[in-house]
Amino acid sequence: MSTHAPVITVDGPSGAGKGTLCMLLAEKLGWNLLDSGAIYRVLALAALHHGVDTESEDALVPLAAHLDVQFVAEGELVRVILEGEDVSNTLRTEKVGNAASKVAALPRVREALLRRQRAFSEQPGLVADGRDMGTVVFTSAEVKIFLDASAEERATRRMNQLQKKGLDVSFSSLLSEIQERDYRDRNRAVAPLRPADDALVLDSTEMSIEQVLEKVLAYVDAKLK
Ligand SMILES: Nc1ncnc2c1ncn2[C@@H]1O[C@H](COP(=O)(O)OP(=O)(O)O)[C@@H](O)[C@H]1O
Ligand SMILES: Nc1ccn([C@@H]2O[C@H](COP(=O)(O)OP(=O)(O)O)[C@@H](O)[C@H]2O)c(=O)n1
Repeated sequence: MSTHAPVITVDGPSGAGKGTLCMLLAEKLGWNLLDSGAIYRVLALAALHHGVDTESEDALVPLAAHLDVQFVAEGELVRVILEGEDVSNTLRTEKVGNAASKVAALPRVREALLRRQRAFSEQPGLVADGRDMGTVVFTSAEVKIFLDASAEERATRRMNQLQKKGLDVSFSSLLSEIQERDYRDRNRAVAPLRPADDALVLDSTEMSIEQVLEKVLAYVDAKLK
């Protein structure tokens, strides 16, 4: 049997900076990285490709159980390959994010994806990014972080991120999409978005990426000692 690998969980709403923080942490520590949101996004995309209704739990469960997806590290990037096709760019659109939060509200879909997520926990350690990493998937994680920021700040960050990619987006539609997704994620019956009781809650609204990383690294150091 493999020995227990330490886990750091980072949960929080869309645009709080989880992905950025997790990538930097994984790089700094030399640990594995799980982007659990990408798994829900891939499932939503597979449903859209196969004409499967994103509200039909019965149709989504077998799709989730047999999802043919690979995460391929390419320098700093992770390419996502679904059924042999590189879907890395399509995956990040707000349309897919919204569909992901619909499939993610279905209890048996979440159940079907649990083992796949837990399999990422390998030596020397794992940094896990998502909504329920600390509350459901890795409840005994050594370090739990809940990263938050105001909805306006998160929409601004997302707008800048999309504009850098050359995409034209409006602030008001991004803000309402983020608020709609937050509401669904926080109010679903199963694995709702909330801080674990033993999580460090960090509001990054007024913090730079460097300040967040510094604070979290100091916390991780103290916890892992
Ligand atoms: N503390 C911060 N201050 C300003 N911008 C940030 C901060 N953290 C992340 N960002 C930027 O915000 C955008 C969204 O961050 P991301 O890590 O993708 O968020 P999440 O994974 O929580 O959705 C990215 O362009 C990222 O560079
Ligand atoms: N552990 C997770 C990760 C994502 N999700 C769902 O998947 C959607 C997309 O997640 P994401 O992390 O890729 O989204 P962003 O924070 O990057 O916008 C979320 O809105 C959640 O509904 C989830 O339910 N549980």
